[in-house]
Amino acid sequence: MSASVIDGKAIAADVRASVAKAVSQLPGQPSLAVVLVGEDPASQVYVRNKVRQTEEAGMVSVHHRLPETASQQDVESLITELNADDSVDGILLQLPLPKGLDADAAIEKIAPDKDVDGLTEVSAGRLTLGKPGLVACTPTGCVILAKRALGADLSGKHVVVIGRSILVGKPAALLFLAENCTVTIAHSRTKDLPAVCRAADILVPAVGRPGMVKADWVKPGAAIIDVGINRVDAPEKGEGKTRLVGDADYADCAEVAGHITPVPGGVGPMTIACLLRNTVLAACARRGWNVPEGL
Ligand SMILES: Nc1nc2c(c(=O)[nH]1)N[C@@H](CN(C=O)c1ccc(C(=O)N[C@@H](CCC(=O)O)C(=O)O)cc1)CN2
Repeated sequence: MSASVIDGKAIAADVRASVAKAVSQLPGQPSLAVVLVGEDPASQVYVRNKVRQTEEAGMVSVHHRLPETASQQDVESLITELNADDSVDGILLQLPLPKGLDADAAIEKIAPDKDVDGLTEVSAGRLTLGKPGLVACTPTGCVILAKRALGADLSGKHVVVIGRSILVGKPAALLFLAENCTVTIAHSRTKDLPAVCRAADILVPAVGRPGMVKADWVKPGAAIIDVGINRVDAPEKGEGKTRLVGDADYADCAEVAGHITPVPGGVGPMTIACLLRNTVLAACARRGWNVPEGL
């Protein structure tokens, strides 16, 4: 293996430490409201981690649970209440929502100044126009990881993002563009995807297809920021056991890449760290506080 491992767990811990330091310098405590609808087991783990890490950073965490049977109106009414609650700085609606609920419509109810997930049309529009605003957490984490691997100046690097989702692919492309990268968004209709990927200095697979990216898709020395978190069967660990893998075939790609994020322990932990950072930024903007240096 030749690639150096980009340690997302350690880098996320650094980001959380800088958030905690910033919080300790603020005149008040930012607060984050997390809304979980239903019983999705993975979402329950993510929300538990969000609540714990928010508190560990010195902020107030408010956790709202709605049952699997909640109606669209139940979800939207709760969001409206949280919008009106001046003590709440950030609102996060955990995704996916149970079947039958319209996530886009619910997200649109979130007040843009509390949209710490960066998913409302106002936040997406600000990002597209290059205006300051709250930016989706996973894409922000991807850029931080790329900078840690390659240095703060990414200008001129060719970034290929595979996937055009609203949560990751599109905002990641815009964020790398804002860093003066040359950006290609590849997707299911892209012709000769391996050749397109081989042009990348930074390859960002974000499609949810375990092990799709192979070594011969990778330019020697490139950085792979793997957004995929896929649970697959792991019979080698015992019957019925599973393990997490990325969208890149890690062992294969690590032979060719210069830098690679592991799964688990790569992009995933950055998502929550960046959420905490957004909560501080939202609190500062709403309450007229200066953003502490180093955030
Ligand atoms: N409202 C949102 N919903 C969802 C988002 C989001 O950004 N906003 N992203 C994902 C889930 N997610 C956070 O919500 C998330 C996913 C993964 C991780 C993480 O740290 N993963 C670990 C592995 C954890 C495990 O063992 O299962 C890793 O990759 O190392 C954190 C947050 C969808 N929903």
